[in-house]
Amino acid sequence: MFLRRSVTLAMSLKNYSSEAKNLVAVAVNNQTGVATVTLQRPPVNSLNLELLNELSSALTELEEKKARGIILKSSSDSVFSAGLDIHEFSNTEEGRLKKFWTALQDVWIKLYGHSAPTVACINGHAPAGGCLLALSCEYRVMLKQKTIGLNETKLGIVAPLWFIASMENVIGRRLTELSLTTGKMYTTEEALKIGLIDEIAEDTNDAVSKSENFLKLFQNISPFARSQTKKFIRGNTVQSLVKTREADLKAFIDDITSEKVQKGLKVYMESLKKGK
Ligand SMILES: CCCCCCCCCCC/C=C/C(=O)SCCNC(=O)CCNC(=O)[C@H](O)C(C)(C)COP(=O)(O)OP(=O)(O)OC[C@H]1O[C@@H](n2cnc3c(N)ncnc32)[C@H](O)[C@@H]1OP(=O)(O)O
Repeated sequence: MFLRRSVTLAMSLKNYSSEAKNLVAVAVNNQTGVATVTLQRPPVNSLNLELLNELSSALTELEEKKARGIILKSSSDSVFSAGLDIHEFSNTEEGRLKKFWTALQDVWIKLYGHSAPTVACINGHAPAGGCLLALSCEYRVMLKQKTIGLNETKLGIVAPLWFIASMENVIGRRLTELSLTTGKMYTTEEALKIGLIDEIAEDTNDAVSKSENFLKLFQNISPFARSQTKKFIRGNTVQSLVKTREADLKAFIDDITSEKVQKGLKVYMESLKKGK
């Protein structure tokens, strides 16, 4: 029985970041063991180093505590996540850039391969890194009238292979190629049509309830059998990054610090501001 009453475990009170802020809240329903992980970095939940570190620690803790399900959502119902914080790219101090990319790799490895069933409750726009988080989950419920996609080429950057694999494993190679090369952002309705998301929700409450319903499918399934099956299906994709982490980090640093990419990102950020 899924009860609405949820308890906030000690972990949600923990401050994982060095920025004295809680950028990720974790609430675990003590009846069902389902954890709701809420991204809360206004205005757009852009993923900076501190948020990624908090998310990474939360995922580890939920692995250790054997959560029965994870619902990943945003505290805002306008933006799920605007993707990677572009300010992290303009701070080209190599130490922080390395920590930032390593934290993103960690989050993806932990989320993509998590033992618990995972649902992205996409209660807002989800470009680029926001779409990556959603693709890393096993099921996607999205609010109507939002957008989602891997739009990296529009910023003049190249999505790494593991971003591409995450999408390819959901919608197939042909559509992934078209989507990424054009930097296509899909509306909720278009995303449903191509299988990029699984369900449309009217509002955040509806999205959470649909996410919970998906997790109910596993109530009578052995957690061991379920998670081993997931591991068999996802293991190769995860391992392909685990084995190449250093090279992937180097490619990121080389690419992002190049003069051409830096110029392009500056123009993109200005266009975002002008779009207001
Ligand atoms: C050879 C191979 C090697 C591989 C090498 C690797 C290369 C690197 C790969 C990197 C992969 C990158 C992944 C990413 O995630 S990049 C980020 C992409 N994100 C976007 O393009 C989203 C941009 N934002 C938006 O479209 C809108 O903001 C959004 C629809 C999300 C919300 O719109 P809304 O109108 O609600 O809000 P505003 O646009 O007014 O934004 C509010 C403020 O937030 C700032 N903002 C927005 N997005 C970001 C962001 N991603 N990072 C930082 N800041 C962001 C925006 O500028 C506004 O700020 P101000 O209020 O100060 O103006």
